[in-house]
Order: sequence, then structure tokens, then C-alpha cells
Amino acid sequence: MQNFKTLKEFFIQYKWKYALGVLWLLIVDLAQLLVPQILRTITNLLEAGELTNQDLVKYCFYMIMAGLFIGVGRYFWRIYINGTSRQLEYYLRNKLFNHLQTLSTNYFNKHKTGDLMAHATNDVNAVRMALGPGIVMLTDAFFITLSTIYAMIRTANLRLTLIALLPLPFLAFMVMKFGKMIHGRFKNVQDAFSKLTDKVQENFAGVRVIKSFVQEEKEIGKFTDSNQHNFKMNIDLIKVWGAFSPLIQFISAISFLIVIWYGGMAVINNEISLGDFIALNSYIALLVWPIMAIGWVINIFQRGIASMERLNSIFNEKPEIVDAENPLELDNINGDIEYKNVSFKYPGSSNYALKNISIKVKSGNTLAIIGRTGSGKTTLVNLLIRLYDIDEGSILVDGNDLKNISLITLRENIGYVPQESFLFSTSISENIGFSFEEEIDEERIIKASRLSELYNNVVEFPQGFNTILGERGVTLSGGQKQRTSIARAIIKYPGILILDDSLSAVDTQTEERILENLREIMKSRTTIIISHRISTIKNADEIIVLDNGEIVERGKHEVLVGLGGIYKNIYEKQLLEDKIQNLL
Ligand SMILES: Nc1ncnc2c1ncn2[C@@H]1O[C@H](COP(=O)(O)OP(=O)(O)OP(=O)(O)O)[C@@H](O)[C@H]1O
Repeated sequence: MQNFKTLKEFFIQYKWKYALGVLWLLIVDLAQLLVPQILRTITNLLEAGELTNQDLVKYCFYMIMAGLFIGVGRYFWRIYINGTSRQLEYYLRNKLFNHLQTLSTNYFNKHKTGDLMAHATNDVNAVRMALGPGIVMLTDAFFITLSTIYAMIRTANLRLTLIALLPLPFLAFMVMKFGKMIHGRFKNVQDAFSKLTDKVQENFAGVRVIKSFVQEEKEIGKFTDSNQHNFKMNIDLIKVWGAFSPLIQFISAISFLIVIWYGGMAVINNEISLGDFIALNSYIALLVWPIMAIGWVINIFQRGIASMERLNSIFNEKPEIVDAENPLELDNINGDIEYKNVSFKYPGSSNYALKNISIKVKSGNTLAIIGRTGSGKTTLVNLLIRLYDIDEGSILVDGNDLKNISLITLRENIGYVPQESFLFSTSISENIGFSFEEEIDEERIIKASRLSELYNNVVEFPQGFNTILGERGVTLSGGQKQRTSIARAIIKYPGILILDDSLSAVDTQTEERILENLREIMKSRTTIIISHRISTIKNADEIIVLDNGEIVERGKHEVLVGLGGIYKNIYEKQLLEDKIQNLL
């Protein structure tokens, strides 16, 4: 039950709805208890030959009224309890999504998307079941059982009631035994489903790679294994569950048998009337449901607790990157950047991704970064947007330690174009205006798209800027996707613009035009360009060459060519490639 503490706020807010629901449920249960009493009276009158037509009409009317009452009552408890549990589902899913949004990138490196999706669907659902239908069954199991036993004792006698209820302790024992097994197997089912979802998600996301490497068969095989495992875990659960339900029914049927046997004998011996016998039978029939419900309740609560445990482990996860105590809220950032002796290892890694990095970039200047793959270029900019925090050295922006600037100020003032252009499945204009909460002028969208040399392409689409992109923007070419990402970053005129290999899919003439446009708007701002192409970075104010996490060369293009090191090497290779290209 400790696990449900996370939902305290919700319970406080909705306690009256739950209370009303339970109240209606109790009223219905009471009305149900009246029916055997009416039957008993009718039978007794019949047996005594005293039942008149008028009595018959009266008792039938009572039965109809009880039925109506039960029907109306059921409607209300469903609205209050099940309706509130749907509200809980909504609340929990929102809470989960909001919390996940606060977590740092590193959390998403460690946890698979499929797993998180399973939490948001299966686990939330299991908690809803526990706190909706579970509560109904718990109330019923408790209240009907007690009140029915009380009514049985009053109708017949203690001895007969006790004999009829003899199988109950055995039932409780079985329920406990099975409950444990069900809990374990249900957890396995949840895990298997997570893995399956993950496999499906990864396959669909990577469908182009799978097809181009002709790996469909292998992937189908892997999926089948995962599906088979999921199936097996479900079967394992069904096996226990399948034995559990009939066993409970069997045990309750024994109670029936006892009532018929001993009750019949009691009628013969004139210990109880025929009406009492009929009522006892009806009570046992009434008891079957709560006895069954005990099993269900245990099962549903076991599942709910297991799922809440899993959800709590996410809720307990703290974001690694957080604001300082009194963070600086700046109106804007000019773009003076300084890295002072920065060294960095990724969490869990023993190798340095960056070693002793010192850089100074003045606002209005362009810094370019080049180097072999894996040399630390992306890491360098990841630190500037605080996707990770550093332990060694410091980074200053406009003279302030990065950690003291509020994350919102920092990120709102940085325009970041990542290496992989991720676009959302909405229109092009919504993708470009992504950083704005309100809808923005078409003029601004057009201007940003002109600056990123995307405009001419988009106007050729029949729907223009309203063109809806498929998942991951498949309706656009690689270069168009990159330029949409650039438009998305520059539309907010950021103090710092970061292009992480963002022109690699654009031809050199277009690239030249984009850089020219950017030079114009970034005059009083800072630009950081990462590239493998010399043509992209040759006009930068400073170029640094990274190798194995260290700056090995730095300076302007001409200086670096003069050094005769890695930069010159890359430059000459690219010149040669261009010459060969021109010859073809
Ligand atoms: N999340 C991570 N966890 C652990 N190590 C990482 C992580 N991301 C990157 N690395 C490692 O850090 C090093 C630098 O990676 P980085 O992405 O900065 O290289 P890069 O120069 O941008 O490469 P590329 O040109 O291929 O984009 C690499 O050795 C890489 O394996």
C-alpha cells in the first residue's frame, strides 16, 4: 500500500467521489440482501397456504422495486468509482509524461523507448484496475460476505451457517498461495510485453536500415522469439489463473452442497422453515460472487502494486541536470563563450571524451570544429546546452558559469541543429515554429525558410508549408530535413547557433548560400559549426581540430593549412576528391 503514496494528491482531490461510489455500492449490496428475505416470506406463506393474490402482487412489486434500485445504484457506483478510476488513469499518465519530460538525456540513453511505452500503457492500466474495479470488489467482498453471513445466522442458525461456511478458510489459504504465484508471473508478463514493444518500436524506427541490409528474415525471427516469449509468459500466467478460478468455484459449490444437504435435513427435522431453506440457498448464491471477488481482488491488487512499483521507480528518478538554487534569468545571451580546462567523461565511462579543453569565442564570431569521428565534437556542444554537466573545469557564457544560468534562459537562447535532424509528424510550418507556444506569423516562417534555403523547395509542394511530414519527416529528402532543422533553430534568432554537421546532406553551392545568409543574421551573435567538410568551416574566425578528445591544432584556415598537420591532410584529401569529382 506504501506504493500508492505517490497518488496521495489525487486521493485527496477525489475522496468524495470515491466515498459516494462506495456508498452507492453499499446501498446496492443491501438491496441485494433484501431479495432472499422476500423469497423467504413468499415461500413461508405458500407453505402455510396463506399467500393471497394481493400478497403476490405486493411481493412482486417489492422485488421489482429492489431490482430497480439495484440497477440505478449500479449505474451510480459505476459512474463514481469506475469514472474516478478513469480520471486516475488520465492523472497518472499526465504525471508520468510530465515527469519523463524533466529527466535528463542520460536517462533516455539508459532506458528503451518500448519499455517506457509499456509503463505508460500496461502499468497505468493495472493501477487503474486496482483503484477502480479493485475497490468495488474489495468493498463487495468485505461487505457482502459479512452482511450475508449475518443474515444467514439470523435466518437459520449459527451451526448451519458455520457448516455451510466451512470451506471458506480453505479458500482464503488457496487465494494466498495462488496470489503469490500470480504476482510473480504477472511481472514476467509485463517484462515480456515491454521487450516485445521495444522490439516493434525499434524495428519500425529502423525499417529503412533493415530493408537496405536485407535483414527482414532475421528481424522476423527475432520478433517471433520475442513474441513467443511473451506468449509463453502469458500461458504460464493463464495456467495458474486457469486453475485458480475453477478451484474457487468448486469450493463455493461445496458450500451449496452443504446447504442443500444440511439445510434439507433441517427442514425435514422442522428446525427451519422451507422459506428459510430457500433464503439460505439465495444467500449462498449471493456469497459466490464476493468469494470469487476475493480471488480477483488479490490478483488485481497484486498487479496494481507491481505496476505502481515500476511507475514509482520512474517517479523516484531525479533529473541529473537541474537549475542552481537561484539561477540567473537573463533576457538574452550575447554569445561570449569560454571553456576553461574542461575535461569530461560520459556517465559510466572510464575514458575521457574531452581532455583539457580551453576555448574563447567572442560574440559575433564563428567557431568551427573539425576532427575524426568520435573525436569529441558533438560532446563539446552537448556540454554547452547542458545535456551533461562537467566535473572538471568550467564553461562560461557571457561571463557567467553555465551552471548558474537558468536552463530555460540557456536553452531558449541557443539554436541547436543536431546531427540527426529529427522532425515531428506535423506540418512543415509547425516544425519550423516548434519553439513557440503560440502560432507565429507565416512571414517569420517564410523568412526563416529563405535563410535556410528551404523556401524554394517547400513552395513546390502542393500543400506548401502545410505539408504534413510522415514519421521522422520521410516525405523530405535528407538535405531538406537538415534545412528544416536549421530554419527551426534560426527562427528564434538565438544568441548562440550550433550546427552539428548540419550541412552534410546539402550540396556545396546551397551550403555556400546558407552560410552567407547566416553570416548576415549572426553578425552580433555566436555560431559554432561542426563539420567534416573544409568548405563549410574555412571562413570561421577560429577553427579547432579535435583528436581523441584533445585540441591538437587551432587557428584560421590559412594558419592550419600552413601547419601541415591533420587539418592540412583533410584539406588536401578533400581538394583531391573535388578534382576527381570534377573530372567525372
Ligand atoms: N552517451 C554516451 N555515453 C558514453 N560515451 C559516449 C556517449 N556519446 C558519445 N560517447 C563517446 O564519446 C566520444 C566522442 O563522441 P562524439 O559524439 O562527441 O564524437 P564526434 O566527434 O561528434 O563524432 P562524429 O563526427 O562521428 O559525430 C566517442 O568515443 C563516443 O563513443
